Amino acid sequence: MLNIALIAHDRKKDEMVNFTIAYEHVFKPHQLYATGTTGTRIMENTSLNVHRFMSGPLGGDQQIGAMVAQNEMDFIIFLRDPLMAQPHEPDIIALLRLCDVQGIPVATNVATAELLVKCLERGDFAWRELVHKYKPGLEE
Ligand SMILES: O=C(CO)COP(=O)(O)O
Repeated sequence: MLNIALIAHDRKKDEMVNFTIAYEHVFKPHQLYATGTTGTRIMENTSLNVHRFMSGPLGGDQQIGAMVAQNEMDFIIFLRDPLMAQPHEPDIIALLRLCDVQGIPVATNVATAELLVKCLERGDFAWRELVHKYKPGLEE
């Protein structure tokens, strides 16, 4: 079981919902996390159980970032809106930066998301189970 975060900006939420409907069977065995509104939309439209953090503008990206910082998140699908400024842009940048710090795969559009989910389905991320099992010290 992997920890997967699903995040979508408002104009990308329908795309995220359709994506999770299409790949519900792949996501089902995993522990899902989401920012508030994205999580609600997914749960309204699928049978998936999603742990919801705060809404993005209220700190949800940062809460997911905290898990990334501790190497607890295995991958992220973050459907960003490239055509609209977000009030919490610094939080978004911070989350993406932490993914690069830890080397966590993060898909920011649905085409890449699809590739990641195919990898998930194929078991390519199974090694992450070992990261959870033998979590090394987090110091530097
Ligand atoms: O703003 C977001 C991510 O930056 C998403 O937040 P919501 O899922 O609460 O809309």
